[in-house]
Order: sequence, then structure tokens, then C-alpha cells
Amino acid sequence: MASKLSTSEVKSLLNSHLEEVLNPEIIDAVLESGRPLEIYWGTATTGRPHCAYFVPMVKIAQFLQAGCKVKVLLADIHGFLDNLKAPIELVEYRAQYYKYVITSLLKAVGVPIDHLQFVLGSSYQKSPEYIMDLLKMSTQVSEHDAKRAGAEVVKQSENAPLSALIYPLMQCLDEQYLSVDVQFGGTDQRKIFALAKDILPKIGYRQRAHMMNPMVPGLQGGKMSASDPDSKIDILDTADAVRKKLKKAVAAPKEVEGNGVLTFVEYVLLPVSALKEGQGKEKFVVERSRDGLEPLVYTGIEQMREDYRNDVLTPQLLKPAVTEALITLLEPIQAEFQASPEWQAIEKQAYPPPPEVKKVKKVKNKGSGYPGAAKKVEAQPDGSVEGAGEQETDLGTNVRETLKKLDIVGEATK
Ligand SMILES: N[C@@H](Cc1ccc(O)cc1)C(=O)O
Repeated sequence: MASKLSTSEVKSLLNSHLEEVLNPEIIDAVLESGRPLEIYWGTATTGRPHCAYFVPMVKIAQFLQAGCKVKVLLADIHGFLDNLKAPIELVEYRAQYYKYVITSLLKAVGVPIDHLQFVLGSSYQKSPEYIMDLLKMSTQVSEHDAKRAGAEVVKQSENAPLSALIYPLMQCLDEQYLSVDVQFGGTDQRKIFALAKDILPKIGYRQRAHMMNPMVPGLQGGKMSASDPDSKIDILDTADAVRKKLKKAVAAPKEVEGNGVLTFVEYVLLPVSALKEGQGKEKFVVERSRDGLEPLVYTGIEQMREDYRNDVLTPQLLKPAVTEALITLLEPIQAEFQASPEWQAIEKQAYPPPPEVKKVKKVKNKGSGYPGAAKKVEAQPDGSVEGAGEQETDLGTNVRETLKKLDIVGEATK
């Protein structure tokens, strides 16, 4: 490997926090050969990256620190194959936004990024070779198996669109086209990884290894809901917003299992401290000056867990410490955003604010029985419009006109 670390240091960086590795012998053989291990992690560029992204980012930082070559696949096409989560028109901007965030995040963690490469999915997934391989694959995978492979990743529905079946096949093929040794992802990707192991040899390609990190509880605990703006901490949230959101975080005293705040320390803050120090030493400090006590200084999660169970490390102590550490982690990223007009412009294009709900031109009130009676048109948080295009009346035309001006009319209502 290119790094100055010993083989055992490299292995411990690579394996830290992983739940499972498929075909580890593939990784061992590369490490023994002395060439850098090539790994990719793919992300469908849909919603705004939030603090949960720090978990895979820390792994990527560790891969880079260990001297691996890392490709981040900005899976724009996957972003709309999955239930059109990213509208086709926006997906390009979103991919760029992700690139800014991920680069900045990794720089903030303090690892060298010269072995990091971004690849846009659509840059090769539309090539004749790729498409032909995809078609070949489709002759080897049953509808049932393709569906099952995506069960934990792609939105499930009865009578699912064909795109939900194409999605996992393409993810398998990406391993070949990105010419890596390993695909990294969460354990939710396991069924797709298993399909890749099975299917790539059937179309003449070699199997890859797979590294999986566990699915961890979110920082704020409880149920994450896309419609609740407070349920996720955005990378660009102000310090005050972070404080407010973390105050609401669920962290039951003495309860270690499923504790999102402690988990964030384990998977993000401690490993980041080790990467930043550059000596592999984890450190997390909990201030207690308010109580006139010395700070608690931790060098690993086990001690913290123990103290938390015994209520020495109370939620009232832990939460503010995590809050301030997170704010410090976000600071350089936000400073970079503030200093970059390009990034700011992309952010606006990638995530346009939901269209204002304009009052539909008032029509003479002829009572609600009148066929053109006003229908409420509501802009939804995801940019869709509820109630639009439901009636073919004069008012329907009016509504469409208004929406057209706002540029939010879907194909079906045009
Ligand atoms: N399935 C990944 C995204 C992804 C897409 C394509 C890939 O090749 C790899 C990963 C996710 O859930 O976000």
C-alpha cells in the first residue's frame, strides 16, 4: 500500500466498525500484492445530505488514510430510478451539491483526498457497452430475485415500476465499470451485494469483495420523518439550529442500546478525533465545569458506555458535549460554503424552495355545487402539487396556467 502504515494498522483502519465483509480473501490478496486497494461507495443523489452521512464518510476517510483509492459514485440515474426521488431535471445539480458536501466533509476530517475520485453515474451508465451488459444481465436474473435484491433499498410498492428492478442490476454492474476490488455500503445493501456476487460471473466478470457497516440509530433517535424538518440535522444548519434539534434528541439515561447520541460519538466523533490527531488515538472530552468538576476525558467508546450505564455520564452532560463537537465539525464545511458562490448557486438549483402557494385567481362564487368550484391546490414539500389537474374545467385551466408560470406542472397535467 502507498501509506506509511504497517499492514496491521492498515487492516485495523479498513475493518474498524464494519459489521460484515464478503469475500475478504479478495481484499487480502490485493493488500499482499502491494498495490492500493480500490474501493467504491455509491450514493443516490436525492435528498439533502445530513448528519447521518458522517457515518459512511468516516469509513471513506479511514480508507483514504489507509492508502486506498476511493471512488464515490454519484448515482444520479439511481436517484430517479428509485421512485423518482430526485426529479430528472434536478438530479444533475444534486450530484454536484453532493460532491461539494462530501469533499468538504472529508477535508474537515483532515484526510488527504488526492486518492479520492468522484464519478457521475450517467457519465458511463448510458454507454452502449453498459446497456448491452445490463440487457445481458436481465436474461440471467428473475423478476423475483431483482425485486428481492432491492427490498431494503428501493421504495417498495405493489405493482412496482420496472425501474425498481433495474436499479439493483445496475448497482451490480457498477462494480465492473468502476473497476474496483470492493464495494462498500451499509448492511441494507446486503441483498444487492449478494446478487452482484452471483450475477457478475454469469456475464463473464469477476466477483468483488463487499464491506458493510452496520445500520446505526440516527443522531436524534426516534423515527426519522422526511416531512418533519426538525428530524434531521442538515450539514448547513446553523449552530443554533443544531442546538435546538439536539436538545430534542432522544437519549434515555443509562440506556446504551439504540442511543443515537452515543452512537454518533462511537461512529463519528471518536474516529474523527483519531484521524485528526493522525496518531490513531481517539479522544472525547465532556466538560463538567458547570458542576465545578474536572472534565471527563475518554479515549474509547467502552469507557463511555460504562459511565453512561452508571449514570456518571448523564444525558445532560453528554448532549451539550456532542452538540458542541458537532458544531465544531460543521464549522469548516459551512465556512467553505459561505466562501463559495459556486456552491451556493448549486445549492439553490439543486434544492429550490417549495413553490409559494399562490392564491388561484378568484372566481365568482357560484356555490360549491358549481362544476368549476374552487379546488384547493397545495404545493407539497417535495415540490409536487396536490389537487392540480384534477378537473377539466375553466378553473382547471386557470390552475394549470398559474402552475405553468411557477414551472411546477408535471407532465401529466401539461
Ligand atoms: N444503493 C445505494 C446507492 C448506490 C447506487 C448505485 C451504486 O452502484 C451503488 C450505490 C443507496 O442506497 O444509496
